[in-house]
Amino acid sequence: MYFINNQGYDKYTEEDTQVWSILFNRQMKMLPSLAENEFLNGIKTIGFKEDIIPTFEGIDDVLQTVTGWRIAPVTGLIPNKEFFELLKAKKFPSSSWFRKKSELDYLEEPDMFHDIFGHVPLLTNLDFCRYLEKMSIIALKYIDSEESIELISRLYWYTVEFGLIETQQGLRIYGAGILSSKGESEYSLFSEIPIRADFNLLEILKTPYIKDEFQKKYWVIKSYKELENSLSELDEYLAQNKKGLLKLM
Ligand SMILES: C[C@H](O)[C@H](O)[C@H]1CNc2nc(N)[nH]c(=O)c2N1
Ligand SMILES: N[C@@H](Cc1ccccc1)C(=O)O
Ligand SMILES: [Fe+2]
Repeated sequence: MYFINNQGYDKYTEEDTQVWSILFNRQMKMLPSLAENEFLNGIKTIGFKEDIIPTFEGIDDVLQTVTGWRIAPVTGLIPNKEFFELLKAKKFPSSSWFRKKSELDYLEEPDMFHDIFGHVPLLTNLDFCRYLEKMSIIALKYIDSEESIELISRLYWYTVEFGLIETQQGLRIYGAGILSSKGESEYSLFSEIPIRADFNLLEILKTPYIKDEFQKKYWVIKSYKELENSLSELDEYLAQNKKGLLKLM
């Protein structure tokens, strides 16, 4: 009941197109100096137009050739099991509806602007795609353990959604949940409020995520390879915890 068979392109209203255009232009003004280069390259590779809502087919055509990934149209947030099964099949779930003009700066749940503008560009990067695939393979191994899936979804949350990365040019954003939000893009790099810590897998596993406001803590990686390399430690940790009681809950 989460999957829809297509984007339903003819449902879009004038307001939807305006929301896409306003958000796209506003983010494209600020992100060249805030977002990590692979994200910016991905934006170019996909070839988004500022005044036209992208089609999932058009995005699939590009992704298929670059990394073999494609979009799975869904109605909204889906359960973890279905979510990780999609990732394992190189499919990224995306909603096809847009937030209202009254919610432009921040939305508590993922709309199409978040899923498509925030997530899709990095699906043109092979290291990042391998991380998603390998994480989902581990997730499916432990899919019957609520606790394990909760821990893996924290890793997903603090990297894919809200991750920062140290680059030659300085601290940059790669997390989709930040990139699709003007408010959080500025806050994540410039505010004194949040803690910014070096990526630490066990610390992340111990940190429940905040779903409905700006993050209090961001973890900083040095490369997407670092994410992929952390998965063996994740697998070991979950294997050990499968035996004993989880100390993290
Ligand atoms: C990985 C973690 O479970 C996370 O909350 C999942 C759950 N379901 C989802 N469902 C959709 N459509 N999009 C997402 O990003 C997620 N994230
Ligand atoms: N807060 C993001 C949307 C989002 C919600 C929940 C999880 C991840 C992302 C935005 O405003 O674009
Ligand atoms: Fe997301």
